[in-house]
Amino acid sequence: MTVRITRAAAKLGPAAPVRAVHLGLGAFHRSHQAWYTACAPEWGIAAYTFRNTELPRALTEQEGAYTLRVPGEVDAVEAIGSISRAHAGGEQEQWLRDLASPEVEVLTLTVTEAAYARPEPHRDSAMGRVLAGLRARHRAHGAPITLVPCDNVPANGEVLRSVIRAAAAGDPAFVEWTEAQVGIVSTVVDRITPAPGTDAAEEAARVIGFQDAAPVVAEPFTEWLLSGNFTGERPPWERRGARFVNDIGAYTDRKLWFLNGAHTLLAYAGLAHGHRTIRDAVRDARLAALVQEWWDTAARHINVDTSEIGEYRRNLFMRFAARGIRHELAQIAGDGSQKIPARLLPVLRAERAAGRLPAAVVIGLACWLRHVQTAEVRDPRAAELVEAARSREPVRRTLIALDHDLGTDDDLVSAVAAEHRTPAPKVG
Ligand SMILES: NC(=O)c1ccc[n+]([C@@H]2O[C@H](COP(=O)([O-])OP(=O)(O)OC[C@H]3O[C@@H](n4cnc5c(N)ncnc54)[C@H](O)[C@@H]3O)[C@@H](O)[C@H]2O)c1
Ligand SMILES: O=P(O)(O)OC[C@@H](O)[C@@H](O)[C@H](O)[C@H](O)CO
Repeated sequence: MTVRITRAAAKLGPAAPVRAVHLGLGAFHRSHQAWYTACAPEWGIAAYTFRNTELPRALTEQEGAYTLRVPGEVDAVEAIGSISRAHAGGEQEQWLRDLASPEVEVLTLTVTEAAYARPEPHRDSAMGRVLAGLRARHRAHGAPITLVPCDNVPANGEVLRSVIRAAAAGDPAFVEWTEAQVGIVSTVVDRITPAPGTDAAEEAARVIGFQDAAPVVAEPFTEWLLSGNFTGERPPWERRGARFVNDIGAYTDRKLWFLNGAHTLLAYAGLAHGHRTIRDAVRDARLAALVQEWWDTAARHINVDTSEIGEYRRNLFMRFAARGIRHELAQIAGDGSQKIPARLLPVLRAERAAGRLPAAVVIGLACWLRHVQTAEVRDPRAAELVEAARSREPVRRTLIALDHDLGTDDDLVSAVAAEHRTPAPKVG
């Protein structure tokens, strides 16, 4: 019988004192920020889910320990011990205590794109919790802290700063403190980490030799770029390759347009062609051609050296096709209204300004529309989108819901409508 993973069983040291807090304990935090932090045994993380109670319970039983499996010719398996405590999001008193703790100097976030909105009064939200934590810290002593958003949101630090500014307005002392003592950096984060499948624990026991109720599987590639100033100390993430850069804009476009944009296209076009995973989709020559077409289009607008982009594209294609990473298209297809604007629309706008109608985006939008019309839509704006997509003017109204100017662009509306009438995307 396999043994349940614990710190002692995995030969990890004792849990480190908590000096970092994380909100959004999911698969990506475990494969990325917690992995980077594991290089510094003196930094422990208190990690909070948003609502999930099962995962923190499992991690608590395992003393925070879990395994990261990286498939390859031979699977690499690493036991990670940087999570010192795991909590359910509902543990509000503990959350406020942790954020008010002077020992805590860093708060990382992976809360999904949709969460970066100004909190509404009396409604629980990730931003509401961040604000409550910062207020508790300000009241307690006001020691500096740095926030590190790690979601696929362009200029995520600036977005977070503007949400905090707007929510803090009306309390001048708090505003002054957040401006002076709350550092916020922007990041580009990358490591393909699918949601663990239902067989993840069984697979972990077979490959890893431990019973692990919180295993995670991720690709070998990982990247973390950070830009901005920390107001206090931080874990030495550069030991594992994190890079601190002055200008993060071009890196953001490269990641969000080339990787995430292709993911979003593959999700909707791949589902339309009957595929289930990214690997299946890119092995279909028609969809591989769609990705290349999208990358040719995006390359016209990116401020990165052409040869560097060529290499990035080649590596990306291999990452998409890698064995052992089962990234479900249905997972990526969720929250389209939050993802398409960052991943496809900047390039579409630039193409429209140049008088062109980019075929890959037209196909992507038509497939997204079909998805909204026919699938079970997981999106914070699902009700509104489904109503528009099933109306008498589905293309125009759904595009208007996405972006008013695009929905009033008659040539674009006609092109998406023509594509939408075809039974499956005309690619390849
Ligand atoms: N998985 C990846 O490959 C990957 C790579 C780069 C960046 N990211 C970023 O990390 C985020 C999380 O990815 P994941 O794979 O860990 O997903 P996940 O589903 O495993 O975890 C998501 C976490 O966010 C919380 N959450 C969900 N909706 C929320 C909301 N509205 N408000 C606050 N919290 C919410 C969940 O409870 C959970 O703790 C993504 O949305 C993305 O922005 C993921
Ligand atoms: O995690 P999401 O839902 O924002 O997007 C789905 C994927 O495109 C994304 O997780 C990528 O795999 C990731 O961004 C790779 O670093």
